[in-house]
Amino acid sequence: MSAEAKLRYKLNKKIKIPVGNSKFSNNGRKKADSTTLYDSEKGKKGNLKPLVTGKKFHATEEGSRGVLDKREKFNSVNSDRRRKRIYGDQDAAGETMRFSNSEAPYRKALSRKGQNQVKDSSFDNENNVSRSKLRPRPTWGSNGLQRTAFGTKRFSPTSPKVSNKTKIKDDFVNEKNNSRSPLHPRSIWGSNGLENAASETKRFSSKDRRAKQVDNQASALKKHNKFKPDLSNRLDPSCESSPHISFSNSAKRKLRDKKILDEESQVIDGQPKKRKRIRLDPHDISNKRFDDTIVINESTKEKEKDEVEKAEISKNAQFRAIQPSPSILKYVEDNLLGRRRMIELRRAGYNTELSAPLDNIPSSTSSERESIEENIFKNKLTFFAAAKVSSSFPPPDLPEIAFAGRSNVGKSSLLNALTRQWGVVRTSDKPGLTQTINFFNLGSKLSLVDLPGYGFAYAKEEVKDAWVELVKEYVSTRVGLKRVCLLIDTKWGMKPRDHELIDLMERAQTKYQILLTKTDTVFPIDVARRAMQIEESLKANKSLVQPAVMVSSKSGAGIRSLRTVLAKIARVAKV
Ligand SMILES: Nc1nc2c(ncn2[C@@H]2O[C@H](COP(=O)(O)OP(=O)(O)OP(=O)(O)O)[C@@H](O)[C@H]2O)c(=O)[nH]1
Ligand SMILES: [Mg+2]
Repeated sequence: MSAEAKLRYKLNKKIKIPVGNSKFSNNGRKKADSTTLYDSEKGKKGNLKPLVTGKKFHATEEGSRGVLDKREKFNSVNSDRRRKRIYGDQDAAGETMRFSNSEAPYRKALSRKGQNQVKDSSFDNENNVSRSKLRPRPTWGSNGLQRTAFGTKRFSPTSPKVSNKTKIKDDFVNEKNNSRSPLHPRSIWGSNGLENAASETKRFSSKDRRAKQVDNQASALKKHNKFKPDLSNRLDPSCESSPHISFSNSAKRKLRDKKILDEESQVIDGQPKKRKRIRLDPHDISNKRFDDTIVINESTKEKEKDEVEKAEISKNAQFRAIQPSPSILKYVEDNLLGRRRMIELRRAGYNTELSAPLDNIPSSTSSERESIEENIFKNKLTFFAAAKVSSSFPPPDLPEIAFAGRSNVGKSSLLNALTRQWGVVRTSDKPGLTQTINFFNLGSKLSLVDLPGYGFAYAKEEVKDAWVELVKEYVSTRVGLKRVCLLIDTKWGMKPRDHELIDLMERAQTKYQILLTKTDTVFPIDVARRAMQIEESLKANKSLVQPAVMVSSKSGAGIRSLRTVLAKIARVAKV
């Protein structure tokens, strides 16, 4: 074995040619072939013509025949369909020479690209190739969807049968001219740019190619400018330099400028119209639109709303500015009034699991006097009478203490809390439950009266008005009424209806006392503020009994103090 053969053998061993993988096989093949080219042509690279003669190759390269034969099999007539793809610069040339012209069999192993290349090169090199042996060749674009005019023309069923060489050649020339158009760059050589370049070198010399390209471009431009000048301009950037296109653009621009000029001149000539000024008589209301009045009404409403809101804000601000006296603050703290945490109550020794825990204090802890007063409220609370009208009021046998106030303020709940008899007086979170004056006897010495609420309630307006009238009548005329407990929600304070009732009681000289309820819903400081605020606002009232009592039926805060106050009334009171 010669040194060359050895080297070739080694190279072939090192360069593994994977069967079926076109990429790698091509690379390997290129390397192997390049060595043979150098050998046969003694260092002349790139001269393809002598190399494509397969006979010469075989004759000179006897030592390497085995290896080369293997490759020949692989490249040319391998039955394996996976090895279709071949490279044009080597295979096409090699095959045309090896399978001489008319004897060339139908080569399945070649891809369409390869076939095209072979055919094209054969046309270029040898014009006497018999086309009848070659497979009909539809030319496809790189995406496989576009069919060139050439393919369609040749193989359309309507077209005459193409058999003679001259016709084919003409077609081919046409195809070249058409497919070389700059608008439709020809891509039948494959998507790989290298392949393209290689095949181009085979087909034309570079000078010829450029010249042809220029010719084709010019012809294509002429055609397209003739029929579709705008389209060509858009598609091909190279056409921008074309005088035809530039002219059309400039013409367009001129037209546009002319239009603008015309419009301007029209305005100047015709003097732009002045707007007519319509002077309106401010006192004339004949043309006044209804919309204006609506707008005015809306704006006034909005203003009123704003004022109300401002007043509310200022009320809140005023409330926050109240500085409660230290005595009130101390009272609030001592009785654990206001919103408190459960842990705080538990630490103070109250059982938070009971209702009104602050009122559940062992009797022994309270003073003797307080225990006596509280005994009154240990009596059984019994429902005595209900009155919708004043004529239904029961006879005043016992001193009475009435509980008045807005709906849902907690009147009925307070009665239950005072007597610790939950459920005797019906309560509800729905305002307007108590609709009659309900009389309860607490033992044989005192009577407690639950009044219907006023203000917002789920009832008809007439009914609510009737309640108010009944309450007013009761507080102003009832004999034996020793005190009216006017309940005010600590959170919301006094409302106009409360003031109405106060005025009435003032006139009737009925004694009344303010009870702040639901103190557990606000902060302790606010409880003190509310008490201060109300005392200040009512300090001139003669029938008012000071101080305001702060209670919570829920937590039981202030309930014992209230009992003491009310028991005093019962003790001294005589009908
Ligand atoms: N947090 C809290 N809620 C209370 C307190 N007192 C009463 N309530 C609740 O307030 C709601 C109304 O209570 P009621 O006693 O029915 O009020 P009312 O004033 O009798 O209402 P009318 O009968 O409609 O006039 C109920 O859901 C009570 O549970 C209180 O001190 N604290
Ligand atoms: Mg009630």
